[in-house]
Amino acid sequence: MYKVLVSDPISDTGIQALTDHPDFLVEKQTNLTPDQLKSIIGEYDALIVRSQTTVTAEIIQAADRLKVIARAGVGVDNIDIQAATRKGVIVVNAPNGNTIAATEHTLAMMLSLARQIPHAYISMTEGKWDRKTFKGVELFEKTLGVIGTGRIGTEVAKRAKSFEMNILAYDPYLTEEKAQKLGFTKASLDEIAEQADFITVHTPLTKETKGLIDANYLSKTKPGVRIVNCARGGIIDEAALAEAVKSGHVAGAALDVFEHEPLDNETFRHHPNIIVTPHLGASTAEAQEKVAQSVSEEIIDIFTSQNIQHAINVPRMSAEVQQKMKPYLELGDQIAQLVIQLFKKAPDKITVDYYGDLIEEDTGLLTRTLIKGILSYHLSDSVNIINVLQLLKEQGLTYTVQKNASRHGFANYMSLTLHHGSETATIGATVLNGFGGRIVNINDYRIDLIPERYMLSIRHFDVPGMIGRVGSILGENGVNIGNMQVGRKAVGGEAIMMLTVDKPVDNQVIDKLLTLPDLEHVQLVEIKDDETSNHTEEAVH
Ligand SMILES: NC(=O)c1ccc[n+]([C@@H]2O[C@H](COP(=O)([O-])OP(=O)(O)OC[C@H]3O[C@@H](n4cnc5c(N)ncnc54)[C@H](O)[C@@H]3O)[C@@H](O)[C@H]2O)c1
Ligand SMILES: O=C(O)CC[C@@H](O)C(=O)O
Repeated sequence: MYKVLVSDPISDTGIQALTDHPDFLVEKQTNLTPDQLKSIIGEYDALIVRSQTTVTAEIIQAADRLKVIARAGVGVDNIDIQAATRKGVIVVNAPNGNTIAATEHTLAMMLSLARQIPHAYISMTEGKWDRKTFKGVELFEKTLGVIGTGRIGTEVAKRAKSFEMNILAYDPYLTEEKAQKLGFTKASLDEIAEQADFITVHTPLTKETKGLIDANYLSKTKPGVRIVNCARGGIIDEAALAEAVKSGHVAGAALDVFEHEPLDNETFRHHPNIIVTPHLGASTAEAQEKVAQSVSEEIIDIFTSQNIQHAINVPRMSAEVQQKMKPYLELGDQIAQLVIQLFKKAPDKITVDYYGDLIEEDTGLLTRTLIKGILSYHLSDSVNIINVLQLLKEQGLTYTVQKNASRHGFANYMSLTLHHGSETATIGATVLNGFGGRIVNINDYRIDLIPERYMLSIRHFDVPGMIGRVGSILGENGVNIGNMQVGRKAVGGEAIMMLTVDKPVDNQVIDKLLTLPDLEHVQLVEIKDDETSNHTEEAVH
């Protein structure tokens, strides 16, 4: 039974799939203090939050069972992602569920700002009939600067076009083609400052976007500009904005999000040209149901089928691509375990090469799987696909990935090389359509081996009778050989023999093999699945 803690208010209907699931026990405990959360988090396998709960490194450190932190919404700035990654905890969000809610809230804020609806309403509640104070402006034919054209920014701009606004859009990932297709003009931040009558921000809060609109930027904006922030507090410098509104340079601001929530800025609460809402962008019945449903389904998938859709700290892969990549992931794990055991040294560098069809695929998860197979040999269970790159860095290892246009003789081919100074070990492998994974190259010896749990790696000279003699010793000692492959570079020269065997081979049997003339080295290799750790026994002549 997996225990799930919900620490912020969330839609009951949305999480029904999780509450009804026999493998999950869902407990709701909202308004916990950080200390209270820290003291109970160790009991849970998953945590669901919205934006109120701050998931600090300290809380994550205490979360010994935790596998998933799920954010029922988009922004994950209330979660210490680095700490989660280090601890091997997957962070997922629900990126699509509240796009429309936040989009419509942004437009509502923009229209409210243009026509001063909140202030007009307040004056009516005070018994007034004031038709002079609240003369507004139109959106028609005005220029809207959209900073950040992801999901919400794009939807806002599309709707603003129906008001016949001109759209200037800035986003580092906005292409000319997308801008043209949507009828936006791609612009720089400075062009937006110079030309926009309204500016709306839709970026995440990151090191780059913190203070993106500061005193300097505001000084470049068009006098009378109106500014909307329904993304994240901190993207606009609040003190600079308050000054610019007070001076009249900025005609008005509409804010749903703040540097400190709940809002503690009195200027914003009471200024006649500023309207504020208490982080309501995602607060529609529909959005709350959708985000809760999305994280519930994601948690069920992660625990029951290892299928991850919206992870922040794991490479994203659709279910379809995951299915396609499954044989490569399995083979990748096997060759990584094999190469680290054959290499016997701690590598200082890892090289991964992909060839043929694999260069078209998203290989992020495959690369992590390969590196995980290598690191887990020394670091065991603490390594997983989430923290593997972080641990690699902490170990001082580097890795390079190359995608090569050639096919290397196969429809697809991956090669994994470990380096220690000038010494290397390389395994090459391919997935044969309909026949599964094959190891086809070990240190430039060509072979054709289906990896199995127990394998004997033998180095010998290419002399007549070697295969028979090895087979006899193993047979006499009750070791059944599944497959035997010999690889040589030149007749009579050094050769390798790879055998799959049905059970571990005793040291006495290995010693007997080592008595054979022209046989240099024997090593038992064990390829384990994820639940078990690695182990090797070897003997050298
Ligand atoms: N008010 C609310 O309740 C509410 C609801 C939902 C989302 N949000 C917030 O809205 C924001 C946008 O959400 P989304 O779903 O559209 O996210 P998204 O990831 O789809 O889009 C964000 C966009 O910002 C762009 N970006 C990143 N850095 C940038 C920079 N320096 N300059 C310009 N653009 C940059 C990215 O390229 C991306 O296209 C997020 O901060 C999210 O947390 C708020
Ligand atoms: O949970 C909420 O209500 C806010 C969500 C919103 O800020 C988000 O980033 O998705």
